[in-house]
Amino acid sequence: MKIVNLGESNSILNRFIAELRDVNIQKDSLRFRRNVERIGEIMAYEISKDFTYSTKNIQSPLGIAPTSTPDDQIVISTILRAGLPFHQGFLSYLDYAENAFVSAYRKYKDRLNFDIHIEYIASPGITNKTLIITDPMLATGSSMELAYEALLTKGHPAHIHVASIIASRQALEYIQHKMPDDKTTVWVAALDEELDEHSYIVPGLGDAGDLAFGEKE
Ligand SMILES: O=P(O)(O)OC[C@H]1O[C@H](OP(=O)(O)OP(=O)(O)O)[C@H](O)[C@@H]1O
Ligand SMILES: O=c1cc[nH]c(=O)[nH]1
Ligand SMILES: [Mg+2]
Repeated sequence: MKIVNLGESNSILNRFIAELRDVNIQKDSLRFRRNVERIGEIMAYEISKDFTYSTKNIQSPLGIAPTSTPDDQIVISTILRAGLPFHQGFLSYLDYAENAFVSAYRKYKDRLNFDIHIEYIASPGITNKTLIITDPMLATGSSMELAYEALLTKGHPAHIHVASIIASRQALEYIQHKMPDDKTTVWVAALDEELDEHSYIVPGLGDAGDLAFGEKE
């Protein structure tokens, strides 16, 4: 499994991540969602460099321009609900992609222990397509694992890109054993070392779904 950490090199991406984390800025939910979306746009652009390209002759009003464009059949699949603005960012660049949505939430058994519940999936067939699974947070990696298993009921993709804004090292190690090694690339914008006792990423940013859409009961 290949892992690409886009935050390792200096770019404006790191400012957007800083704003997502910053307690004085992240409470502005409109800005929070837009920053998640902007990171989705940047990641879509970076991932597009891995697609398969062929040259097409494009007819302009004045002549023919040979242009190398992607041939992949792309499915952008997103884990609800924090993934929604991230999805929108991907879709604004990969506007010809098909789309899939999977729900995942933590159902608490007590204060610290929870199971992940998947209750909803809407997806096209994914066989031989390029599957991009987007979720801004990879904490334990369990939501990603179960969402991927749910998507496999829709076929077998040619390649899988896992796109996340902040991942814990534990989650990367976990999904390494759950996703096919030879056809998975994981893209992150930041890699954090720790999880707290509630399985939140430290330093992380807090609860991405709540920051984007408000607290839930
Ligand atoms: O790697 P994990 O330990 O599974 O945690 C990561 C999950 O947590 C967040 O969603 P959450 O469950 O908070 O749902 P929400 O998007 O509705 O807030 C996030 O968007 C991931 O789906
Ligand atoms: O750190 C975390 C872990 C799970 N979900 C989040 O939104 N943040
Ligand atoms: Mg949440």
